[in-house]
Amino acid sequence: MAASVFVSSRVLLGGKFVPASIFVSEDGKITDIQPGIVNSSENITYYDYSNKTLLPGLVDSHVHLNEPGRTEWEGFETGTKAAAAGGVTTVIDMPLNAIPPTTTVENFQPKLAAATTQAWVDVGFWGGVIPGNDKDLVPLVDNGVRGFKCFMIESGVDEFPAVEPADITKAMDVLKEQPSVFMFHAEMIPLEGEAKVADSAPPTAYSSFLTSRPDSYETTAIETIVDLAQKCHGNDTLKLHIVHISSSETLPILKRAQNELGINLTAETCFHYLTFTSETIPDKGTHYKCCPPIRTKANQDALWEALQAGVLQTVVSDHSPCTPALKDLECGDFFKSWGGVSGLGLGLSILWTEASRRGIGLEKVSEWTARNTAKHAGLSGRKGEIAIGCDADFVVFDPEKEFVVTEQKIHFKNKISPYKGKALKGLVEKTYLRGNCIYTVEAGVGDKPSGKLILERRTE
Ligand SMILES: NC(=O)NC(NC(N)=O)C(=O)[O-]
Ligand SMILES: [Zn+2]
Ligand SMILES: [Zn+2]
Repeated sequence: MAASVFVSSRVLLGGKFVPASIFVSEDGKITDIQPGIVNSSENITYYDYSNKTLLPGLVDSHVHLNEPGRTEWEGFETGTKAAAAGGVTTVIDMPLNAIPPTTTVENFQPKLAAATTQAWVDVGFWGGVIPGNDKDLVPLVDNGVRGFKCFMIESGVDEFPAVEPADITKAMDVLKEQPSVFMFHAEMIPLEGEAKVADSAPPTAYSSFLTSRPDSYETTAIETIVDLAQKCHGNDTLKLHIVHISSSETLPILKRAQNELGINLTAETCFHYLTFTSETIPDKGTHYKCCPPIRTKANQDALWEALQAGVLQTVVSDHSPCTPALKDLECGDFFKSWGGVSGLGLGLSILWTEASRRGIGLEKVSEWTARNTAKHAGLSGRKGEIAIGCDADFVVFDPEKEFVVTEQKIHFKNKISPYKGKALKGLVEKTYLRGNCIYTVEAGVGDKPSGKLILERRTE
């Protein structure tokens, strides 16, 4: 017996908007979906969103919540509240920037202890591959870690060192036997050596920073990964994923690996690469600094095309915040500033603003930020879709309403963001997690956390 029913003339079902009624059980699962709008009846709570758009809650599969250890940068409470306010009902936390990093089961425990009472949305976890922790990977999988990220260039924090090709090979051998995904921060210094930035190039100019992280860093890394994957015996069961693609020069390599070499390789890009361009980043604009960097307008257009063509499957925030001092906004030195863009919870409106300008439908936006990110995290059939058996995670969205990103609209801890002041189209009016309202635009987020930690061993 359903406890509630949500009705709307515009429900995203199977990739299309249709009028439908969604029945939800006491424990927050979708038990039935009927075409059209049913009438209210006495013994069932009736949520009437007849004139609204109902989307599945977003799954942001790349966020750095930084707790414990760097809780002044973010934290589970502020991070998951920001997610809830943006229609993001699941976040997957990155292994680095918290201290300790999620590279052993022992290290994982203090993170879980911190998360358990402070999850306003559901939270899953990625682990990390660092040199020498290959024996820790299976125990982490058994404890619910959904996949692993490694760096092929320095990560910015000492406790998460970069791997060498030999470490990657070892981890590939372990992870091909596991229900997991192996992810890469794909920037690598080519054999020719580091990119040269002229001594005369001012450190406060974005162009100086861009020169220091060229496209070739990304292509070198991905070519290396593809080469190692080809050499990995039995690689047909190994899932590989490139996080935060910024360079369009990577796209032919991805396409070839996916279509000709038969490598199971997926890739994501981020909201900021799809909405900002290097030509318009101001001097000292270190709030735009991230690695790999935001590139040109022509590069951005190619990323949009790659998403539509399915070469890139997901769009995430890569929310990687820090304290104001570390952004070095006053001096504006791009080489001293922390790398990372903050935007958790703003993604749906950001992406929809830009997609609608390009004539791309909201169905696609949802596919890239919910259905496909859920799949990437091994959560298909549970998250990322409005379908029978899934959690009743919904966004009530007004695609036409416009707003400006003020500090009140930013719910994460340090309100430094290149999105501040930006006019966006599409407003999250309400967020539901497992059938319960966790955010309304009028009242904000609730005062009690109702998120769960996702710790079941991944099955696919
Ligand atoms: N240490 C980080 O959080 N790095 C992150 N920073 C970015 N993207 O600038 C990332 O995901 O690589
Ligand atoms: Zn990274
Ligand atoms: Zn990241």
